Amino acid sequence: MTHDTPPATDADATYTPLIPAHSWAIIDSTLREGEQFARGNFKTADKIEIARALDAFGVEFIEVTTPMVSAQTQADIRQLTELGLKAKILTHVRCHMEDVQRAVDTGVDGLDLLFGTSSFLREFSHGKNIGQIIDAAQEVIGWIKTNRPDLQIRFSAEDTFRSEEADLMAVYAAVSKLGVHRVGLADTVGVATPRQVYTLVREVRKVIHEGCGIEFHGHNDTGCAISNAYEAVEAGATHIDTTILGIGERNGITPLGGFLARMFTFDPQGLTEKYNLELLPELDRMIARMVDLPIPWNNYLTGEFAYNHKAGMHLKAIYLNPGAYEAIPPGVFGVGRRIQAASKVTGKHAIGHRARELGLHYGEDALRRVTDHIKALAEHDELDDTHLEQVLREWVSA
Ligand SMILES: CC(=O)SCCNC(=O)CCNC(=O)[C@H](O)C(C)(C)COP(=O)(O)OP(=O)(O)OC[C@H]1O[C@@H](n2cnc3c(N)ncnc32)[C@H](O)[C@@H]1OP(=O)(O)O
Ligand SMILES: O=C(O)CCC(=O)C(=O)O
Ligand SMILES: [Mg+2]
Repeated sequence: MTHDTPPATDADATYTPLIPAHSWAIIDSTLREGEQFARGNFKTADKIEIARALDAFGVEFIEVTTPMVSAQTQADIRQLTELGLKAKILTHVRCHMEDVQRAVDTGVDGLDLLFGTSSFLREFSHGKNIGQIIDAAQEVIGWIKTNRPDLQIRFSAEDTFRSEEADLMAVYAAVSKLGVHRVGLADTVGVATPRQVYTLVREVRKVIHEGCGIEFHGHNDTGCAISNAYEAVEAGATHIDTTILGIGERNGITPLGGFLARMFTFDPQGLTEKYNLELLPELDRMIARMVDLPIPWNNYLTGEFAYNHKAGMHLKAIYLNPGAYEAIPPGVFGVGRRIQAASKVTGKHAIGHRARELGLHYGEDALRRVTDHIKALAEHDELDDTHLEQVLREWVSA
């Protein structure tokens, strides 16, 4: 496989991924955490468009806001569950009988329950101690198991990484015994380090039943949302929460594109089989349009300059093999690369290459001189491709 060729889709007996893509699944929360973003105010039609786009992309789960928000939200969830999507739809609800009873009537495939376990949230959010949290979990999970055994149940300890480990283990062991399908670890304020995430996922694995999944939800306040999600998977987490462009409370959570860029490097073939990766730019553009913000210039994979190559030393190698300066072939994710040949940091290989593309051929001395001329021009002003072409043609005819 050359760098620009998408990974083969048929099974290759010699292919051994470092972290198999089938060992984890995406729970995309653009329709839940994303609604908590400053500009996330999705209307019914937006929600349908987002859900369909995520489904076409191939995410395994779509998490939606609690129906407790409003009658409109409740009706919207019902509409989403009637779209006949392949992705399973989960709703994010408090560990509260009223919320759960309202949620089970919306047609969702599962409930993502949560309860804050840190002293911050126990004191300032809900006022319950760990014993009371476990009692509430027993009541709610017991009710779901009896009345709606078809539903998936996840129980998350909100603000996991500022909670006491003994409290966490007591809560996770209790909800595991109650038969939840997944437990959740949430880095609610984005304070966890990758090593902490790895260690805690390993510890949690020891107190839950064998078939119990582990979900990770990571905020990006300290810039670790992607690396923390990656460490969670490395430690055995089975589900990762993402949102398109990372939108969420404050500066958001693990972005779908950035997380997939990270995981692509460990199993390109598995990722290509699981998701329609070339649809990522459409997803990013859709959310940028809906929240009325540009895609950040340095966004993973789809940012305007994510595949811009400029320095002479880079360009020489890029022409020979783009893999020299690209971790991931852009075409796999439906984006193109941009060669910026005319700048002060360019070199003779880049200029010679561009000239040959135009059918112009210089000897060694002429190439050195025209390259230096272009570098000097670029010291003063930006040179676009048209200007570069003009200079190269004039140089030949001069
Ligand atoms: C980290 C996260 O992102 S958590 C998810 C956040 N999501 C949301 O908040 C969803 C949108 N929220 C809403 O629409 C509203 O907050 C509602 C409908 C859920 C509740 O609204 P209100 O009844 O007006 O309460 P309000 O939002 O002011 O306060 C939160 C209430 O939830 C309770 N609560 C907080 N966490 C939990 C929990 N995990 N389980 C049960 N109850 C909880 C609090 O004790 C408080 O109830 P109280 O007034 O009886 O003390
Ligand atoms: O339910 C969860 O696991 C995550 C909730 C949440 O958004 C958070 O803790 O930041
Ligand atoms: Mg969150």
